Amino acid sequence: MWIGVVSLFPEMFDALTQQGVVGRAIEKQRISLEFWNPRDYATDRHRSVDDRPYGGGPGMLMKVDTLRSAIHEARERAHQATGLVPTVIYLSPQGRKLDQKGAQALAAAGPLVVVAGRYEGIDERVVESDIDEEWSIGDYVLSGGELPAMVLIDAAARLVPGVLGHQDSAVEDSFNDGLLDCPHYTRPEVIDGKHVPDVLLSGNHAAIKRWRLKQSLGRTWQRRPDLLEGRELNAEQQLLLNEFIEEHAL
Ligand SMILES: CN(C)c1ccccc1CNc1ccc(C(N)=O)cn1
Repeated sequence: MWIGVVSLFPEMFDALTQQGVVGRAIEKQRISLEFWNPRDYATDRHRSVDDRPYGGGPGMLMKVDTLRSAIHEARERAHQATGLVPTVIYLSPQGRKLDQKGAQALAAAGPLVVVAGRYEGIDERVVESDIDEEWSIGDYVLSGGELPAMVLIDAAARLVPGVLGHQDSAVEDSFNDGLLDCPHYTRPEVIDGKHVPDVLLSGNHAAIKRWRLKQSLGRTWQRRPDLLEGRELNAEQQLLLNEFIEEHAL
């Protein structure tokens, strides 16, 4: 997967590239991440990258010419590197809310150019002319688009085949097929008098699989009933959920 990043603070992305799943995927060349900094296109003495908003008001916007140059170069390189036209994404509170389905769509969308805004954002005409999709990681305001960009890149990169060690762990991931994750346990067998559920020590893999699905269904019902609204449960899932509800009826 090819990802270009347009950001004034490319060094922030070390958090993504220097370690962990995405870092290893870059090493293994499953993912390639390249950066363009609008400041490199500044021509004035002060190398300015921000500009004043028409209509006045507090704060600045990203300077149009340096930003557009960076986006165009990244777009160009994406096409050169992959032969495909990239999807240019902008992170902002006004964007489509990112969820696992969205991450799956992005992982399958071919090359991406991710634009991280700073200051109070970017000129609307640049959004209209240079941005294909606006995305938001949630309903809150951050001081820049870099952290949201890293969240989006990580969520999508994990889903690229071969990025995770054992591929099935991405499949088993919580929010997989729209359910919350089941509880997990590791050594020691007893913590503060609390034991690991017997089924997990039984070696009965069918029972373990069933228990985990039941727990996912039950926890989803308890914590995020909205996630169950939009989906049909098959007979087995409905049975497991009913069992869970009976066991947890107060
Ligand atoms: C400075 N701000 C508010 C701003 C304004 C417009 C665009 C980008 C930014 C950068 N900040 C962001 C970016 C994304 C998200 C999100 N929810 O995905 C939250 N904050």
